[in-house]
Amino acid sequence: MKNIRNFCIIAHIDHGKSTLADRLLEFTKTVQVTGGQMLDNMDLEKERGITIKSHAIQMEHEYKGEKYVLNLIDTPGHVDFSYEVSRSIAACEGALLIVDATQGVQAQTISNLYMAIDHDLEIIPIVNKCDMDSAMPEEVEDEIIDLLGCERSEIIRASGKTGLGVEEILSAVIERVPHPVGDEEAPLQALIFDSVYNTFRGVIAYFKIVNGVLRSGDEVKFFNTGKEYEADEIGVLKMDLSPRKELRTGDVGYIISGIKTSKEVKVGDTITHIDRPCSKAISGFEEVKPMVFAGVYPIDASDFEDLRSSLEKLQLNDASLTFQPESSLALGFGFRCGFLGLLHMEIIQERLDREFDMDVITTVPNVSYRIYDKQGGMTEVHNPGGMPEPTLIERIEEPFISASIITDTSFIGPIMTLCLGKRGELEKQNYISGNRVEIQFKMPLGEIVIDFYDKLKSISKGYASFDYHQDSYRPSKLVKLDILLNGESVDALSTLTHVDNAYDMGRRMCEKLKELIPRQQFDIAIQAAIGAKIIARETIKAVRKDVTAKCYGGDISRKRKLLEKQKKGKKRMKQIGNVEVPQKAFLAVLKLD
Ligand SMILES: Nc1nc2c(ncn2[C@@H]2O[C@H](COP(=O)(O)OP(=O)(O)OP(=O)(O)O)[C@@H](O)[C@H]2O)c(=O)[nH]1
Repeated sequence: MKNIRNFCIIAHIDHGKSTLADRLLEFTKTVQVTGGQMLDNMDLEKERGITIKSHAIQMEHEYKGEKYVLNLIDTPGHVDFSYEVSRSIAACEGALLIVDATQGVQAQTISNLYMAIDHDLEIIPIVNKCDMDSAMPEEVEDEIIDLLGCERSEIIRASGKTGLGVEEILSAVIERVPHPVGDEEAPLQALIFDSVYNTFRGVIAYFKIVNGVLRSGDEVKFFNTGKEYEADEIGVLKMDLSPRKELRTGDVGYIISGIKTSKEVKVGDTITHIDRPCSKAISGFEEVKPMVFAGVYPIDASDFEDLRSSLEKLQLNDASLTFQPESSLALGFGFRCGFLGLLHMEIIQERLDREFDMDVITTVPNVSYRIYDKQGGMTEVHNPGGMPEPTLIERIEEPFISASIITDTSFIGPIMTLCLGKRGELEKQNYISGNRVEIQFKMPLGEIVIDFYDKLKSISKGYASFDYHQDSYRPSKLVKLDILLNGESVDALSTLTHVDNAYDMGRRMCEKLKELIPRQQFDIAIQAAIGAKIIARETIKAVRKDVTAKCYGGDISRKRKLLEKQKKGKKRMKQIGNVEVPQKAFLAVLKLD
């Protein structure tokens, strides 16, 4: 135990966590240098440059004549995965806090830091990307000193690009991070901080042993799920899985025990022995619940079963995805999927497209609403279309978040306007340094899932970082806004909105849909309604569109090609009554100016 160090890296997105982690792995010869990044292995992760799934890796390092085992536990960098971050942090005794020398402290730097401080982790502050011309290490150090109350000498200047500071970081991990403590004689308690799905081996759960000893072949129980398994294989995580006979208190490792789906393994659960169980689970276990919902519909109705099996496959390795069949008058049969957040939703959409080649239409995302009826009963509704009659509703509650935005003082005005327009309530403002400020708001999550990030980015010219966590459910005056095309209500276009915004939103939805729905051979009336009351209207005038008009005369093959092309273009269209509606119209509400 004395020579083990368990640590993680916390950083705001793009501050260089993966790059610096690679340098550590290279320096300790855990991997051979190849130039690329090693920790992110899904294609998608590489493209996005975001570590989606946390991983762990063991390095060996000799320091002052002694050998040490350094377990680096990688944490996902996005708010959607903050529960996973919290469990990874709980498995560590120390954290490298990386701050980009060109950008300074950002929203996630702070939120992750607070999590690490809550778990009593030793923090090693690092100013990264010091090689860049625009680096301002002094200023960023000042910010870190203000934030942590540390000495300037404790901050390490580094560069994942040139390798500056890498050796110093490894020494600091050994010198400053305490070794794990625990009781080897006590009943086994191992904290599951992550799991991955492997097609051949089933689910591989990653854990840290808090107390006791685990041997290969032991009969084990997962405390919170109550499921029992045999530890078929245990081991440590090098670049590959490296089997061991025994793992002891303080060790970080993996277990393979014939588990077939990710749903069975809950991050935050405790592994213990069946014959000598621990008396209680490691604290902090939570079931992650989806926060954001959207309908996912096959464009071609006959793909419904394929879509189901694709979602089932995705769920094998992503237990946080949920889905339930639903039907829409407009879109036919599909699924209401639940996601941890917006990024998670995008990832699933992309994976459906790339890995399963599914052509789908997704509806506008929404949150889950709690509907209290007049008898005092409560139902959670995940789809505005599924809302009961207004007369049956006593009140509606919606989830609120605590949001933190860090920005340059010059953007405070527009950001305040944006947040207040999204029904935000200002909580407080903290100055981080001379011209940078953290603004905290309470806001309805339902307003964030609709175009908030994009707006924040554009008004701050990219110089605002945003982070949030769930706060509470609160009563809100929400109404269902329906959209009618030629008199037919299109359920997939219904949204829930605050009563004060409903008229404005109805008007803007009609205007936007007028832009997005192509002109057809007859007039199309677009109306917005609350209940039976029409509150806005636009008309798309008829046009007679003849794509072949451009082909003068005889060239038949050219003509055929054009018609083929037009047919393909239609694929992303849905026929609603007699109106053809393109996919982007279903997301119109996200694009309102
Ligand atoms: N010049 C310079 N660029 C760097 C350095 N470290 C990282 N980068 C670049 O910064 C970008 C982000 O680096 P990553 O290592 O992917 O950042 P990350 O923090 O892991 O990103 P997320 O996983 O998205 O949170 C990449 O384009 C890197 O090439 C550095 O020390 N110097």
